[in-house]
Amino acid sequence: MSATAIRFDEVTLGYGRRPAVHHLDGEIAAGSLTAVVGPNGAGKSTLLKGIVGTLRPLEGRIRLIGSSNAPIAYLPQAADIDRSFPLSVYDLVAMGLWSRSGLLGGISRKDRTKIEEALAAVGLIGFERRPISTLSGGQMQRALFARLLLQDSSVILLDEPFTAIDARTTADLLDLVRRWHDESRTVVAVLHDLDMVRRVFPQALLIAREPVAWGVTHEVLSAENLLKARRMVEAHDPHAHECHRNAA
Ligand SMILES: Nc1ncnc2c1ncn2[C@@H]1O[C@H](COP(=O)(O)OP(=O)(O)OP(=O)(O)O)[C@@H](O)[C@H]1O
Repeated sequence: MSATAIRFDEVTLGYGRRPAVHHLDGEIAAGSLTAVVGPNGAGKSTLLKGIVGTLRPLEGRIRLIGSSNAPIAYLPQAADIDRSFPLSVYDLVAMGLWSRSGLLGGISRKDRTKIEEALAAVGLIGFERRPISTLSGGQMQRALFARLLLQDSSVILLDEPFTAIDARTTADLLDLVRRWHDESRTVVAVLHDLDMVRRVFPQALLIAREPVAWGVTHEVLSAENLLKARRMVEAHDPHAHECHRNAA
């Protein structure tokens, strides 16, 4: 049996008093590669925010087990990233190191080598001085993946990392996801491309404001489960403050 990286104990996550995800009870194994899938509004991004700690559970507990080497590496949805901030590609990528060692002390020669290696790994050599505001969507995603590489975290969360990204860039960045998996890191990615999930991600969590199915991908993504998830989200009352299961 594999060790646990993230444990959910009857977790409810939400905004104000409104639950967005509830009845989440289970675990993500250390070193696993898990896709989180579900219709729009199912609570996928909310779940990642709960794991990373920017959203505290309304109920229950999320425990990170054994991830001692560095804080969680988290890639938010592209829409949540402010690209108008006056920052060069180099500085954006270098921030991946700061999350481990802080700003104090500056960047050492060893750090510079690591930054160059990360830029090379994502194909951004020559872009170092470019302001991030001038990058295309795919180039920006490459820079953000380089930052994740430098974070060197045992847990990596990706929120829709390939949305609006072309096939070539997606293939390059998927190689990095596979590399993290080969290095036994725990990777959790929110995805909409179910073909990609079936091809690359051995584990899947299908949610529709609560887990619908969780486990081996080809079993989770059955036509029956996908239909159930869609109906559950469609039937949801967005103004509900109560959990129907608890209220019954
Ligand atoms: N900051 C917020 N304040 C209030 N409600 C929010 C907030 N963020 C998300 N929600 C609501 O929580 C629910 C789940 O949203 P979430 O973004 O987690 O869904 P999702 O599955 O990631 O959707 P999508 O596939 O569209 O990105 C939605 O009803 C959404 O409107």
